[in-house]
Amino acid sequence: QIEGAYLEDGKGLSNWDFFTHTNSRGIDDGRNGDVADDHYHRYMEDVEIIHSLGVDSYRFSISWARILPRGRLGGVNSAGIAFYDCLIAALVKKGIEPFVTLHHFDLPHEMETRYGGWLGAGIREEFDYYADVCFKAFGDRVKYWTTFNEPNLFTRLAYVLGKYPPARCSAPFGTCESGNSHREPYVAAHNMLLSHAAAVHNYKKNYQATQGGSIGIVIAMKWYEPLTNTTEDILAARRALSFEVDWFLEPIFFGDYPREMHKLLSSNLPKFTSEEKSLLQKNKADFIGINHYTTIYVKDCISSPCDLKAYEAYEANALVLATGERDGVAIGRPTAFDGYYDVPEGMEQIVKYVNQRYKNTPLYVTENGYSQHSNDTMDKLINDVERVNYLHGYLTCLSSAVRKGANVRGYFVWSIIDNFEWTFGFTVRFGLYHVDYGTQKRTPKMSAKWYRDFLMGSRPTDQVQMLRADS
Ligand SMILES: O=C(/C=C/c1ccc(O)cc1)O[C@@H]1O[C@H](CO)[C@@H](O)[C@H](O)[C@H]1O
Repeated sequence: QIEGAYLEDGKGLSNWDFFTHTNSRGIDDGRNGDVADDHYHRYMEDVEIIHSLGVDSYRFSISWARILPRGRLGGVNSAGIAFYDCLIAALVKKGIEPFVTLHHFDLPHEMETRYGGWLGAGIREEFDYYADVCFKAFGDRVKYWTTFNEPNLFTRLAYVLGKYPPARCSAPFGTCESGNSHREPYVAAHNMLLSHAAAVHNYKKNYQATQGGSIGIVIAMKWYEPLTNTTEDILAARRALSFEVDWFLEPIFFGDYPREMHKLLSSNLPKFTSEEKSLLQKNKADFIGINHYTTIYVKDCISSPCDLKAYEAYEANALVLATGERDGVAIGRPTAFDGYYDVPEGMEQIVKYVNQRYKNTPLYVTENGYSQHSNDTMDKLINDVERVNYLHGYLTCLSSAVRKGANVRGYFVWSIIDNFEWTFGFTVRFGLYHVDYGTQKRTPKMSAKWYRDFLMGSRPTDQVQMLRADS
């Protein structure tokens, strides 16, 4: 999303490079990540920006294709290792803890052609190998690892809706050349879960004692409010959470998929062998990362049928329909991202849910942030009062969960600088810093200044009240 340098210094083609180059209609502005924020060449400036905010930790991902351009059989690209070595050194020198993701939606394109991507069991060994190369190369300095970013969202967009590479889906969820939206997302997820377990097992067995770090996983989590107070909708809201969150976390912590998923998906849901179940349970994640942006209403589709083509059918296999409105009134202030609203209370709810269900496992809010439309005026983009209000609200609700005992260890804003937003291309902006893609100039927005003051311990509440009064 930020690096660019897509074929430089021996990097291999990633699934996203291939997808954006062969299917630019799949990206809102037809653009790609070839250059993005040119972070590959400007990382020193970006580390300076990160440092100036006063944060003590920075979350980023490693590009698998930069480390292993063709996977395990092609060998390690030493220039790729060198890039992350330099980035990590620059962070450590400033006292900033690197918090590293191994898979953030991208993998060497060759994994798609060789194994059918995440649909083929052969990819597990590839991921295990890639993770091992990273632990070995960076583990002396990296103490926080996450295997996967949002595997739940990734598998849905790639294999239910066909919007992310390898763009597979079936009716009524979308029109793709091939795929099966009822089965493939669960096969891909199964391989991701077993890849996660293999990497965690390796880390705990061979690295944790000497390197002293921890390893976890990051899940995309909305909060779901029942549309009406009927029992059906209340159960639907729970089911939506189960299909989104517990789909990954129950296997990781308890060794199998949630009961509701077995019931509704029956033979479409793969089965773990008893060895796999025990591998999962013996290698629980050390922490859970929560990416939380929004709350939405859900309506039950078992007792009364829904038009499952509506609203992207993201939650469709759970037989629930998500909607942002009740009686024509939006659940919160809309953002530039369709279906994402400013509902700060959801932060407290989701953190409490995960904290209770996964027995006090350390939690990190690994993403939370606010999007603007790229084509707003520079003045509006820079004076991002709405983002300040959003962050203030969500942080307030997070602190409320912490005061009530939730085991939250950290928080990361999404994101430092505007960047390539996947299928939305550059049409939305999440950064605390504005990026001019013509000149690569980074300019702090009001939110960057607010966040720095907040971290430095000034009185953010008063400031926001002033901003609210102004706006
Ligand atoms: O949460 C999402 C993506 C949601 C979505 C996509 C496509 C749809 O059609 C609907 C939702 O990604 C996370 O949130 C961020 C801001 O989006 C991304 O920039 C991050 O890379 C990712 O971890």
